[in-house]
Order: sequence, then C-alpha cells, then structure tokens
Amino acid sequence: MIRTLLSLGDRSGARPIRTNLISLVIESVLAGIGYACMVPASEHILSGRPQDAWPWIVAVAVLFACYSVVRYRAQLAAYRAAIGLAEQLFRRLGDKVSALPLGWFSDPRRVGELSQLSSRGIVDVMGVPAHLLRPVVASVVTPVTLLVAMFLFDWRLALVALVGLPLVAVVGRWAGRLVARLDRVQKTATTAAAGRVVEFAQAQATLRAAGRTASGHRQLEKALAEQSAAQRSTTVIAAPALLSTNLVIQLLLVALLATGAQLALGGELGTAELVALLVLGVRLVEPLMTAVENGAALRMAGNAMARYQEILATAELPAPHATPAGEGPVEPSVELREVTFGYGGEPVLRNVSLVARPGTMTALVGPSGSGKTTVLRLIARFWDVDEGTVSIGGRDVRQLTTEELMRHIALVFQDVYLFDGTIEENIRMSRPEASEEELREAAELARVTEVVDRLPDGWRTRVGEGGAALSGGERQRISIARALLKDAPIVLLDEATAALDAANDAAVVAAFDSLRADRTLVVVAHRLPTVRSADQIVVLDGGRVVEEGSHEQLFRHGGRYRVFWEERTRSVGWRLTSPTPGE
Ligand SMILES: Nc1ncnc2c1ncn2[C@@H]1O[C@H](COP(=O)(O)OP(=O)(O)OP(=O)(O)O)[C@@H](O)[C@H]1O
Repeated sequence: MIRTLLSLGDRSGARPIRTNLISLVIESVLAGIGYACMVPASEHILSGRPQDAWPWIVAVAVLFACYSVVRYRAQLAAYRAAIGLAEQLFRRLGDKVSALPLGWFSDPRRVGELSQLSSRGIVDVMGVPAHLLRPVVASVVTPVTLLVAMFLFDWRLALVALVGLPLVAVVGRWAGRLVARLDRVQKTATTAAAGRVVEFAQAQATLRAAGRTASGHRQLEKALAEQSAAQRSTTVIAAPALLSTNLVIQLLLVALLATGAQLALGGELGTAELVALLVLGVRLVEPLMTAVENGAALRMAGNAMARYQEILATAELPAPHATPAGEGPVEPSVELREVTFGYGGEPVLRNVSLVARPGTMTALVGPSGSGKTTVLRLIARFWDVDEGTVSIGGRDVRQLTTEELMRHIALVFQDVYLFDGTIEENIRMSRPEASEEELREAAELARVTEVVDRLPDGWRTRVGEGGAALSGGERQRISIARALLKDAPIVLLDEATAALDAANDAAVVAAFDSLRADRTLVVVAHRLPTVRSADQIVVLDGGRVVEEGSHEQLFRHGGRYRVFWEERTRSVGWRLTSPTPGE
C-alpha cells in the first residue's frame, strides 16, 4: 500500500510521505517503550515499593513527552502529505486526460469513473496519509516493540505472543483480502444497477413507444436483484471474516492470561509482575484491533488507489513535443493510405485509401457499422492506425502535436457536448480571442441567432449540463457555429441521423452550407441532398472502400451506391424532381 501511495505522487510529494512514515515509526517505538516502562513501575507500586517506581515513572513521562512532540510533527507531515498528494493527483490526472487518446473517452463509463475518482476517490486516497497510515504502522511497530520488551521481562509470555502475532497477521490478511474481493463484486453490481436505472429513465420514450415498459423493468429488476445478492453475500461472508480476526486477537489475549495465571500458580511469577505484564498484553493487541476497525476505509482507499494507478498507466498517444518550423501541413487536404484499424479486436477498417482534396466535400456513405465514423475519428487521431498512414496536408498526423493537428481541424459530431455555461461561452470556446463581430457572424451563419432571439435571456441563456436545455438540432447549430468561429481549414462532420423537425432541419442545412465554403469537408452523410452535392462520395462496406466517385458516376455505374440511393429514396419517400444521369 505504501509503495502504491508513493507511486501516485511525484518526487516532491514522496518526501512528506516518507517523513510522515519515519515519524510514525519513531512514535510507535516510543509508545511501545513507554508502555514497557510501565511494567516495572506498576510492579514496584503493586508490591508496596512506590519509591522504587519513581525512576520508571520519570522515564515514562519523558518518553510520552517525546512521543507528543513526534506525534505532532507526524500529524503535520501527514496533512502536508495528504494535501500535496491531492494536488499532484489532480495535476497528473489532468495531464493524463489531455494526453489520452480521444477514443478512450468514447466509453461513457470512463467519464463516470473520472468524475468519481476526482471527487470521492481523492478523499479516500487523501485519508491514507492523513489518518490511516498511523493505525497501519502502529499495528506492526508497537506490537513488535512490546514483544521485544516482553522477552526482557518474561520469555515464556513473550513466546506465546511470538506464536500468536503471526497467526493474527495471517487471519487478518486473509479476512482483508476476502472482504476487499466482496467489496469489488458489490461495487461492480452497484455500478451496473445504477447504469440500468439511468438507462431505464433515458429510454422511457423508446420503451413506451415500443410498448416494452414491462421488459424494461425486468432488466432493471434483474440488475437490482444482482446488487442485493452481492450485498447479502458481502454481509453474510464479510461479517464472520472480520469477527474471526477479532476472535484471534482476543484468543491471543486469553492465551497470555492463561499462561500468566499458570506461571503465577506455579510461583514462577509474582502477582504484581503478572498484572503489569497483562497490562502490556492488552497494549499489544490494542493497535491490532484499531487496524481491523480501519479496514473498510483502508480497502476503499486501496480500491481508489488501484483505479488511479490503472488510469495513470494507460498508454498515451506518442506525440512530438513540437512540430519543427515549416513542417506543419502545407495544404488542407486529407489522405488515408492503406489504413487498417481495429478497436482492439478484429479490424473494422481494412486497407482503406482515400484522398479529400482542398476545398472539396467528401461524403462517406455505407451501411451501419461499415466504419464511416471510425474514418473521421482516425483523421482527428482519436486512435492511431494499426497499419498505413493518415495524413493532413502531406504530414502524417503522428508527426504533428495535438495543438497543431487541432488547429487544422474542426469537429462537428452528432453527440455535441455543451458546457453548462451561456450560449456565447459555448461558441467562443473554439476561439476565445475572437472579436464580438466574428462571434455574431458565426452565430448568424449557423442560424444560432434565431435560437438566441427566442430565448428569454438571449446570449446569456445557460444551456444546462451537456446542453440539456436545447434541442438536438439547436445543439448541432451551436457546434457548427463553433467550427465556423474556429475557422479551421478542415471540417469533419457527422451528420445528425435523428430526424429533426422541418424548421430545425432547414436551419441545420443552411448552417452546413456556410461551413462548406472554402473548406475541406469530410462528412458522414445521412441526408440524400448532402450526399448528392458532395464532390466525391466514398462508399464503405464491411470496413472497405467498395466504390468511389461523384453521384453521377456512381449512379451510372449501377453498383452498391445505386442500391443505397434507391433504398434511401424509397424509405424517405424522396422523389427526384429532375432525371438523374443514368435514369
Ligand atoms: N469505441 C469502440 N470500441 C469498439 N468497437 C467500436 C467502437 N466504435 C465503433 N466500434 C465498432 O466499429 C465498427 C464500425 O463502427 P462505426 O461507428 O465506424 O460505423 P459507422 O459506419 O459509422 O456506423 P453508423 O452509421 O451506425 O454510425 C462497428 O462494428 C462498431 O461496433
């Protein structure tokens, strides 16, 4: 645990933790010697020779005075270590988050975990140096010191303690591991149940529309049943495990008592000596009991530390520290050359090659799961390709810094995230230094102005967390305004699949048209007018490029694209008003 703790902070953070540890060891040794000195002191008092007890009483007083000073210093070092550790963990986590592949965040559980770790988790970890190291160190150092002292007073009682202490350690360790495992199972079940509750709430409209509220309930009930089963088994197994540790500790005390009584009966130990040694025995088991009592907090901190370690150990995307002058992209073109990529398993893109020339629009079309969104993610370097290259303006994206790459690219994805701020703040984030005029112009082109005019607080309207106060179409318009304001030469756009109402649809199309002017667009296109107006259409199927060309060429060719077009035309009831070539 201590090694894990040291690995979480940086070098400057390790010093107060080490100082704290050393102080805790000295403090526990002083306490142990102090208790040991009480044995001859009590023995003298109980045998009616109080005057002989004085030197021991003075020794105890001096030891406890030293103990208080060391403890004060240890406590200061403990708080310093806890605060330093929290600062370093926040910083390391922040650095890590900005260096992790963007794809890492596509799993919503990860984001939930990050939020949990930076709130509750950090408090748990801070608790280790602040409060938990003391009982842990004391549970080892104090009993060992007292054991040595016991050997000096009576080797037979010391022998009983010597046999008992490792037994306590073994049972305590076994119980701790068992309960930690149960805790993990329970936490997983609780997270799954919480996820089901959220999913159930979010899916209400869909479930009701499909008349499946009952089966939706069943899944939730199953998750809740699993959670209570996990909770029950934790209670049923954990309680006896923890009790067994307590029992072994009490048994050690009873064994000391029985041995002492036996020795006293045999006349080998005076009553006063026996009483004094038994007091020492009680002191010996006390820190062990305290360590058991702190077990739950220790396990929670242990779990949080393990999760931190896991995130901090996640591989980052290798990136150069700086792009050498004159080696940035030379033009706003995009090229994928023989790209193969998989999300850890089977490849979802195989040998994909395509070129998007400057100032043109490339539409990616194909069945669901064919890899269209993945192509956009690879251009923005959410992940690195397994084989082949992705380049922007003739430069491999792996040779560009994240800042350089992002300077050239604007992303307009379907799941637009808006910060819980005003509409203005949300647009401005793409270029904070933009003038008021530029901001208003971008908003006007993206048809955000008409949304703003409708809202009671206008530009100062808060959009709610994730943009909850706005409709899907309105959120996408804000995202387009961001891209317009950023004015990056390459735009990657994942067109909304969700059907928008007529007014929103018209506004998004108009906003989209403003975005097209003078930019290189790569679009996952779902709307037929978008597909048709593209300079180049790339048809993907099963992760491969199966056709490529303009609408007219592909339509005339009569292959996969024509089937796609005719199916879509039928499904949306769309009619071509003028004959298309090939018809
Ligand atoms: N983060 C991920 N982890 C693992 N597999 C993924 C991930 N994202 C996508 N996939 C898988 O990769 C394949 C291609 O997905 P992609 O989203 O690129 O397809 P798509 O053509 O954009 O589909 P759609 O039109 O339905 O959005 C699918 O089989 C999908 O299940």
